[in-house]
Amino acid sequence: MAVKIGLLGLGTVGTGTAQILLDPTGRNPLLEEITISKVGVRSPDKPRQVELSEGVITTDLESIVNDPEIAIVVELLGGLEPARSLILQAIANKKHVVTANKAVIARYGDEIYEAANEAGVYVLLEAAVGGGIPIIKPLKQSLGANRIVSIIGIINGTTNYILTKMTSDGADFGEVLAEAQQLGYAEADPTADVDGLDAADKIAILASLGFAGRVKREDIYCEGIREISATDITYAEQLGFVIKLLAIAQGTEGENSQQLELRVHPTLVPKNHPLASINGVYNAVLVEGKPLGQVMFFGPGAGAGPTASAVVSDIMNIVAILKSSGTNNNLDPLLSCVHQHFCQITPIEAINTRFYARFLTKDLPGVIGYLGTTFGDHQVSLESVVQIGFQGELAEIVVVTHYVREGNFNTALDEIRNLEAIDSIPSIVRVL
Ligand SMILES: NC(=O)C1=CN([C@@H]2O[C@H](COP(=O)(O)OP(=O)(O)OC[C@H]3O[C@@H](n4cnc5c(N)ncnc54)[C@H](OP(=O)(O)O)[C@@H]3O)[C@@H](O)[C@H]2O)C=CC1
Ligand SMILES: N[C@@H](CC=O)C(=O)O
Ligand code: NA
Repeated sequence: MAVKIGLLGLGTVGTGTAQILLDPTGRNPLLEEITISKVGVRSPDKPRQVELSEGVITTDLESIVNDPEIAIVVELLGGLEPARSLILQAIANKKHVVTANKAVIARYGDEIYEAANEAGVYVLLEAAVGGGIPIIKPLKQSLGANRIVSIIGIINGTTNYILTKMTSDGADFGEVLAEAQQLGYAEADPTADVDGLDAADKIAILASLGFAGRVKREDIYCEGIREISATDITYAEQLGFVIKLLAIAQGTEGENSQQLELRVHPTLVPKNHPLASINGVYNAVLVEGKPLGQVMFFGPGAGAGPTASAVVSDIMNIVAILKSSGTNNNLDPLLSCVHQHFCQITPIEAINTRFYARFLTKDLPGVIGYLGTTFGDHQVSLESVVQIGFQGELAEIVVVTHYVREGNFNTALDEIRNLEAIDSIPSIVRVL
């Protein structure tokens, strides 16, 4: 007998998902055993790119999560509400859930998974991170034997698309953002992409899987790409780097193993680093584990088809379980999600990183010396100092530091800002 599913949402990802489910030829035969029973939308009269039988589309989303015939609810609405409440209602009705909604899971994952485990249902979310790249299931299953050391990712397609176009074509930020929206990569409110919030939601999910603990979303340090200028992209390139929005989860060894660095920010990535060549809407996640070493997951991180590929793979996982184990309510521990503790997040001032900083200074003798002395007074050692050129009357000086404690670097900068010779510090970017 066919397994009936209900879709919440028929936008970019919902449409891609319906297209796969309605065209199973040449794909896994399990797809032929899935029927789209109902589809919930906001505007029923909007033209759609899929043909669904009369009566399938509804604006009554509650009727989907309460329908006794529907076994799997696929949440592709986006946003926090009504998505969260509908997911919880579906779980209360003992329906399995597939979602692409990282915003909801990063904030309410705890509540949702507790309810799901109690109800004996799965909540799968492969599409929520890295779009079409399989990363959630590998972290839960294939890499489970490892102690994870770090997870470093380019996990927002929109910002990677923007930074790539700004780097390769000297394109204007606003223009490229509009293109990313048109292509279906951006969130309904693209602020979530541009300000790094979407990447922070995603790294919260990856960290909680990789480091087996709950993560409080508000503890994640987050900086977006609005301040990245063409000037910095050019200087970075001259110094041997590209600028990428990285999401970083870094563990601590030994007794403090629950202590994590968790942050999202634009980063100068050395050109020979594996993440430096990830361009356009592509995402990549570099996972380091022990004893595995490094493994990198790469692929299209957003867009209808790739994201729907991940959604449908989750639906198929559940359908396969339903077909093979019938009504047995024991959850597969490698596919469900249970956490015992909260990860402790290191405050950003306490992390060690390298920095790139650009200064505009008055063209006075000894300025570079002042910079060096002030940094030195705060244990900030410099890897390179370059006077790059002039902007009008002002000299432009760029420094790259060795690894420093972020708090020390900021204290040094506070002092430098007060030096008479310093006009301004237009950019400060961390370096990988
Ligand atoms: N786009 C992408 O590349 C990716 C998206 N995701 C995630 O997938 C989810 C869906 O994204 P996407 O498809 O881009 O979003 P869209 O904005 O394209 O689609 C949202 C869909 O949900 C419906 N909807 C939204 N709110 C309501 C509501 N309150 N009541 C009824 N219907 C509602 C809309 O109805 P209507 O059509 O009538 O307007 C629309 O069909 C999000 O969580 C997003 O973060 C994850 C990975 C990649
Ligand atoms: N807006 C997101 C979509 C996928 O998660 C992105 O740009 O990566
Ligand atoms: Na994925």
